[in-house]
Amino acid sequence: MEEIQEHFMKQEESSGEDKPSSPYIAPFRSTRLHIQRSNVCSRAYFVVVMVFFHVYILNVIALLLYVHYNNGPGDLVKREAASPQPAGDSESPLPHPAPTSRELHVEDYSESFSLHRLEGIRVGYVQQVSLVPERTHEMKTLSLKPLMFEIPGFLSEEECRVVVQLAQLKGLMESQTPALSQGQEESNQPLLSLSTEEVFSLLDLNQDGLLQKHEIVSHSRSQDGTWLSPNNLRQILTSLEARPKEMLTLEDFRQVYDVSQGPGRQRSGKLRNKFKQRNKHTWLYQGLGSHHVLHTLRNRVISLTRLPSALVELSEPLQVIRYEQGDFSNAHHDSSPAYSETTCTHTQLAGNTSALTEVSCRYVTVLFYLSSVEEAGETTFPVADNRTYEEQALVQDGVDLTDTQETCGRGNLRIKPTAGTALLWYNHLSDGRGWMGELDEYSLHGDCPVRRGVKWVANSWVNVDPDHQIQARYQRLVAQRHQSRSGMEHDQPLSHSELHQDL
Ligand SMILES: O=C(O)CCC(=O)C(=O)O
Ligand SMILES: [Fe+2]
Repeated sequence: MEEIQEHFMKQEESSGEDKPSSPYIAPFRSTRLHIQRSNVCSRAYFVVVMVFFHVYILNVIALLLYVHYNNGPGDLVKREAASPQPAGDSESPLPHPAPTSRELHVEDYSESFSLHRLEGIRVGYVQQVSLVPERTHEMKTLSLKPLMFEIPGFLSEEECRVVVQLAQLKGLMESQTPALSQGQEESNQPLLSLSTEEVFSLLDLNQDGLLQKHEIVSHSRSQDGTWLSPNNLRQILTSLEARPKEMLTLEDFRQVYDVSQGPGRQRSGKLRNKFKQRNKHTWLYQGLGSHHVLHTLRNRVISLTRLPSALVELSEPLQVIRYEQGDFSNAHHDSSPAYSETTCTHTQLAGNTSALTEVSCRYVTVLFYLSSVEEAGETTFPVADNRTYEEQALVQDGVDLTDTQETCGRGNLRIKPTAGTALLWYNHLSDGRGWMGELDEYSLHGDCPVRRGVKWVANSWVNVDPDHQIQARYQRLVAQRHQSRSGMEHDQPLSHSELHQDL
């Protein structure tokens, strides 16, 4: 560059001297100069253009990355076009229930969606919600961890009566899950009366004294009566995978199995109660052709949660539970953490077929109190709004807070059943991108034993798969089946058993 400039300046000087004496040379020199100037200019121009070009390319890449990471795999989940107003605005009641005339919102199934989340603002905050025409309900924030609300008068007296009668008509079945017998020393298997050695031997299919992965998972598929919870199974598999040959000896198995039995079970050294829960329950289908009260309640849940109607419509039926005197259920989570080994029961048609175990995936619980209880029978949230949560904290001075028969009075938050009131809580956190995130450990809850009277409740769960692609695939599958059926039989609804395999 310097050379060019030097040369250019020399040319300029000499052209200045020669100009008067040699008029014929001037045009030639001038042409040379012109060529050199234009070379320099075009290089500079080229550099500038290249810089702009690179900046432009970088901008485009940055923009694409931004769009990708903000929307996730955007073809499946898109934020709702008309985003609902925050429920925290007490001046803006929620919209009226979704249309009741046409059941199964087929068009919704193939649409994208995101999950609305109500705002708690602060404990004790009351907001107005519009669930039925011509009146509003008050919705009070009960806790932020988990995010939970109470809505008095969600059901009328008459509606409570109808749901109880429909459950009686259908018939209730025992839902007791046996734990160890009273007086039996607590050991390492809360739900099995088998020793660790017996479990090991039963799992060791080829009897080579070593457990391989396929042997461990061979008994873990069923949801009820499974010998391990998904969490326990995961702990054992993690330990197995950490070993060089991916096999567990009896001693290895003993170490990991004995500590995998959850809080309060080994550490408390207490005797366990006879049952994890004792009550009776039934399921009531809420779709097309169901009793209008059940149908209306489901639409009210759509209005309250502001979740896509398709999600609510494809969720489990209403579970109605009856607790008689002395009945209870120990503290539990209604939903499950998502692991690579698990698949959601509700989407298993579209889910991971190689998953080892099925779990309930319930984003929201809406619990209806269908009766008031004369004495006790509260719903308890032992760790609600604790500042920190540690599983070990559930065992205090040898007292297990998950054991509601023994420790109901110690729960952080207890709700007295009042007929017509609904509780809504989120079993999962948000993933920050509009979808369901991790299990909220603070949603742990149970039921204190009923001392006097009868307690009737109903659970309306909204099922969501943590993998939104699976959820979307499942909904598409349902839509296709529905469309092909309605092509054959005009507007015949799909029966629930065709959509779900969970009953
Ligand atoms: O009965 C209650 O208070 C709550 C019921 C419950 O937690 C359940 O059924 O999962
Ligand atoms: Fe529950």
